[in-house]
Amino acid sequence: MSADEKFYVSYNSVHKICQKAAADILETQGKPDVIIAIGGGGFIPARIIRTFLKKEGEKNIPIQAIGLSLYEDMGTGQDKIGKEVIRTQWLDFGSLDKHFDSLIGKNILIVDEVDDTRTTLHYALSELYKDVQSKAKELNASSSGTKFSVFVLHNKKKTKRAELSKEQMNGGIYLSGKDVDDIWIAYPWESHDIDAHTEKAKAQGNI
Ligand SMILES: O=P(O)(O)OC[C@H]1O[C@H](OP(=O)(O)OP(=O)(O)O)[C@H](O)[C@@H]1O
Repeated sequence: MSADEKFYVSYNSVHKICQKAAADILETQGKPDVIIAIGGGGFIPARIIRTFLKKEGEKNIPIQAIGLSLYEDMGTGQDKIGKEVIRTQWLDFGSLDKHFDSLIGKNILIVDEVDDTRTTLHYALSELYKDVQSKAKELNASSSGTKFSVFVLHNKKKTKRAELSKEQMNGGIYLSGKDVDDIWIAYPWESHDIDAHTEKAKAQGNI
């Protein structure tokens, strides 16, 4: 693949990556109590992986959406781009079952489509962890059983701007469907011509 070529991802390959990841998660972590999707890119993989995490006859795993956007100030130079995370939406347990009013003690799966500089995942994990700590303090409860796993479709092999704290993950795993070079990933949901897109993905073996 030439340096200026994009890495085309098909819906089919997304589905298969989620299927395989779900099997790994079930085997090593057990069934998550809640999936936290980082929008917008995490929504589709979160919904697909839920299909494979649920066994027949079981209740659906709730998906919570959080909105995180990398602040891109194009005017201030390349080194500033994507450094700041803006929180546009956060957890809302709303009318979920009354026992589900926090993440304390839960087996949590955070899902996004891509781990690029890791800034977003680091922000999500550390803020969710802080939420658990402060809620546990408020309720005088123990947060020790809370664990966070992370699943992304693709991880870019590059120097990361942040790391995920093992202490915060508390035994949870980091799982990437595929580690790819630091190139532009073209996801199917961004495509204006899905047939041409899928053909390109197939030609690259991403089916
Ligand atoms: O590893 P990082 O360098 O933090 O980058 C990864 C993040 O960047 C993209 O989000 P974006 O802010 O573009 O929003 P979107 O998901 O709505 O497209 C992507 O969806 C990840 O959340």
